[in-house]
Amino acid sequence: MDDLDRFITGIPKAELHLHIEGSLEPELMFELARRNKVAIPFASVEDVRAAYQFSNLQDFLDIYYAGAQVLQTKQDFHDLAAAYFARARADGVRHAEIFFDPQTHTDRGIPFDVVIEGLLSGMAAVEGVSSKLILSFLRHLNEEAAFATWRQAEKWLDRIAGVGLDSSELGHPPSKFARVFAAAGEAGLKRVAHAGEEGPPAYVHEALDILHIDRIDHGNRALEDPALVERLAQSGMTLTVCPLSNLKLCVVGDLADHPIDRMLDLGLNATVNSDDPAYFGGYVAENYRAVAHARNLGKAQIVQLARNSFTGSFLSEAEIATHLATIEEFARQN
Ligand SMILES: Nc1ncnc2[nH]cnc12
Ligand SMILES: [Zn+2]
Repeated sequence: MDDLDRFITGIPKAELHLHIEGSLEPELMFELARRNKVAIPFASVEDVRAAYQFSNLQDFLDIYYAGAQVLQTKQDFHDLAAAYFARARADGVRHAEIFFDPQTHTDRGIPFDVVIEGLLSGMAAVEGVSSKLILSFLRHLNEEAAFATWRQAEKWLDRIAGVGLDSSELGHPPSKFARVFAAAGEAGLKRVAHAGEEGPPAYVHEALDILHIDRIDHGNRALEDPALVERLAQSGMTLTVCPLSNLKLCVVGDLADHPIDRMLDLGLNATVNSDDPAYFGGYVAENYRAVAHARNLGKAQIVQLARNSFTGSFLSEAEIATHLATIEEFARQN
């Protein structure tokens, strides 16, 4: 590890864009398949990894939803979350706001309560990393299905920080979910949405104007619209950018062309995150490292990205100030 790599791993950081189902490593997938007697279409862990070649978001989603089938019991969700938090802690993550996709599980008969109870217990099992949960609606399903999920979530709202919107973006604009996002806003939850990953800048406008989001997930294609960039910069909107995901899903052709430093130069509150690390080849520190090497980032930019990860979080002002102070101290000593 060179000096910058050590700096990247050590700097205190938050992860704001992580699908817990996307942290299911092939080894755990096999263990759960065996434990639950679920058939999976792979002969070995190597076979699974070899299948992770995607040419777009849908390619990936098909395999991601198939992998999630092995998750059945509260213990499975506990193990999944505990494994992620242990791995994140080793990457210098001090706080993580993680997505879960309840519909991926309830649609195959796993009760909502089993999912959330298992995740909450796994999140609590690892010391040294605080966490929040974001319930993400699947946008390829309809509004009625999102409302059914919302009703199942209502008794858990004190344990859910926000709602999100993920899955197949093209053809499923944010406006499709205006009413369920309004209900979440009325209940006092934060709102985030994947927008501008594959979808056009118009979807980012809709997420802002119709869903009233507090944070934007990805947002890459906002760069095509200078007025939108200006608006995002002026309003201090945080973008949860995922470099290795962007590479694996062909949002960028090469990491050397990744726009992370352009985003910072444009005054955007960009952050670096792992999205679905088991599928895209790296946890959060690897995302920082890969894009830092590809774009020649220096320590000042790494510090800026780490600061943005806390200022863009849903922690309190006091908690954010404490984390920023630890970053300053780390930067002074390193
Ligand atoms: N990168 C991504 N975009 C949309 N939906 C997702 N679900 C898991 N990862 C996703
Ligand atoms: Zn995502």
